[in-house]
Amino acid sequence: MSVKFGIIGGGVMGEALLSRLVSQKIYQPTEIIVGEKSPERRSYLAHQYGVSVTDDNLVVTQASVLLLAIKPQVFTAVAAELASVLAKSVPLIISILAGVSLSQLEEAFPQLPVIRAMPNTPATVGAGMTAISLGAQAGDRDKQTAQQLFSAVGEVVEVPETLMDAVTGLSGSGPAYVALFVEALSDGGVAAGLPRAIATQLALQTVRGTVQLLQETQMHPAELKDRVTSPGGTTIAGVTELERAGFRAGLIAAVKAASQRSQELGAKE
Ligand SMILES: NC(=O)C1=CN([C@@H]2O[C@H](COP(=O)(O)OP(=O)(O)OC[C@H]3O[C@@H](n4cnc5c(N)ncnc54)[C@H](O)[C@@H]3O)[C@@H](O)[C@H]2O)C=CC1
Ligand SMILES: O=C(O)[C@@H]1CCC=N1
Repeated sequence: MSVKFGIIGGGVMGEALLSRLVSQKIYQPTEIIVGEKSPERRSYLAHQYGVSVTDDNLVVTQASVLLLAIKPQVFTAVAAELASVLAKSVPLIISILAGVSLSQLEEAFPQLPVIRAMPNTPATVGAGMTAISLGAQAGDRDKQTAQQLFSAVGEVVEVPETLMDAVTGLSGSGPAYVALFVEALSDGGVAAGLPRAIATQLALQTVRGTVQLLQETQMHPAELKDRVTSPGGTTIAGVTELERAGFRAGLIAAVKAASQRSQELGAKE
């Protein structure tokens, strides 16, 4: 069977996408090859998903879609390694590297269709959020390929490339903020006397239920907050503490800092 999907960098995000694409049968394991430097990761991925693995990234270029999932810090080295081989073929290159711009990708892979994408880890369970931006050589078929691929792991939105660093700061990094939030909610429950397992169950279902409510009713978050805060009640006491701690300002600053860091990572390359 021909190799259809190649991944360079089989780390956290490479695996998140790979696992879902295999479980959803978007690709058969035999249609996937992963270029990965770590022998432990190679053997884990081959064993866990039945995909082909190699330490030679050039072998991965036989795929018709090539996903770059290495760290931005090694982009220049990997691009230089691939450039001579890729110049002879016309695969679609999809980069999920934070900060690395379309112009950097197009400079590294002249004449090839490239797409810059920013997925996130909930892709593992089909609840990902991916933004894509198309390079100049990417046509409708390439866009369809990227949309089909990322739709299999969650929602997809196309954005102008100028917004990609902001996307990275919000939805790319966002799962970490939400995980911190859930952990802290659970800690609060424990501080108030709940057993850990119950506290975590309550925290998770409260986040899930609130998101579902907001999505299904399209209610503004401020309206929901108003509905929960009974006059002189418990919620306003809690909200007051969050405001005192700078909760909202902290989250806004976090998204801006992550977005800024995405810009820096691109500028370094
Ligand atoms: N972790 C996340 O939630 C997200 C990450 N990204 C992007 O995905 C990329 C990968 O991030 P992670 O998976 O978190 O990092 P990671 O460190 O888990 O994975 C990178 C993998 O690349 C391998 N590697 C290093 N040099 C290599 C080379 N020359 N050839 C082949 N493989 C090589 C490493 O052994 C490692 O397994 C980054 O560019 C990041 O910006 C994008 C969206 C979300
Ligand atoms: O932390 C990072 O740099 C990557 C990009 C978005 C999420 N994780």
